[in-house]
Amino acid sequence: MADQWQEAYDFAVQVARAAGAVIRKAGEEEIKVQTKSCTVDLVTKTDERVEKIIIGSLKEQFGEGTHSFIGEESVSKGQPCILTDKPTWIIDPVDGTTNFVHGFPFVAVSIAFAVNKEIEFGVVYSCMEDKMYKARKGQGAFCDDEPIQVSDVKDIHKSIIICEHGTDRSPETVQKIFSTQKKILCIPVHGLRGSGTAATNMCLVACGAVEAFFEIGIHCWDIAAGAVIVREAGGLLLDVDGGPFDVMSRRMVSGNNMVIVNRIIKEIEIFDTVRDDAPIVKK
Ligand SMILES: O=P(O)(O)O[C@H]1[C@H](O)[C@@H](O)[C@@H](O)[C@@H](O)[C@@H]1O
Ligand SMILES: [Mg+2]
Repeated sequence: MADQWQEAYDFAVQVARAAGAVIRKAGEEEIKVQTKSCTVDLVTKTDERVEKIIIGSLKEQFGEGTHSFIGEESVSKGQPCILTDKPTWIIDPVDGTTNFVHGFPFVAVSIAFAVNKEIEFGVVYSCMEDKMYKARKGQGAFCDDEPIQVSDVKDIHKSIIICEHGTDRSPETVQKIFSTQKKILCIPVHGLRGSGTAATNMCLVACGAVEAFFEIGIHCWDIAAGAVIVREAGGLLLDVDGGPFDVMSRRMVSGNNMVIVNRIIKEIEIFDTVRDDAPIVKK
């Protein structure tokens, strides 16, 4: 049977690369910053513009109405965030918006494609580094067309772990984040890191640069593409409580093997988040 998603996969790579060029150019000009859920949850005209370019290109290529779209900036403007069985694009136009605003050189375009709620392929273009990560279910993971695979480290004492601080600055949440980080650091591990973009963090797991990345508070658009890239690179994903990974749950652990992932899960202090697909409560 003809491979029906290969064309979409190849096109997604082209769209991500073009979107990355727009981001790089915009980064050379003055950036007007706005905020969303709180004062440290930043958004710029570039986030909105790039999402429009990506979705517009996909609709032009595949027709209006045939596919669904979940985009970070569309959702923040009230579009639904429900993953159905329909072919669905899950898009983060600028992952690492805070980095983009500050000129911190880790900014990624993240495009995932799901069918029947299964992520078929993912593309993460780290546009300041000009690195194209991609993976298709069952066909391996690549960085700039070179195969990548997770680290073979099994000893937690010889690992680097990525964790992010997210945008929730409530004292009780920050306390849980820091307490978790302190417990992991004092295992001890070789180091803690964070690029500021979940999509890039997952690609760092996939290419073996670090052993694991976990976060509570991310969104489906931050991690959907990275999830298939990690899996196809030989890694795995779980919920932070050890249960099955759920792309809409706003929490996950991604890692190179079960030994490392389970060791990290033991230290995570879980705090509540609202699922991406939770019913919107009218204010
Ligand atoms: O740049 P975003 O799309 O907002 O996502 C970032 C988030 O802002 C940051 O706080 C961390 O949670 C990162 O892991 C996200 O990718
Ligand atoms: Mg984002």
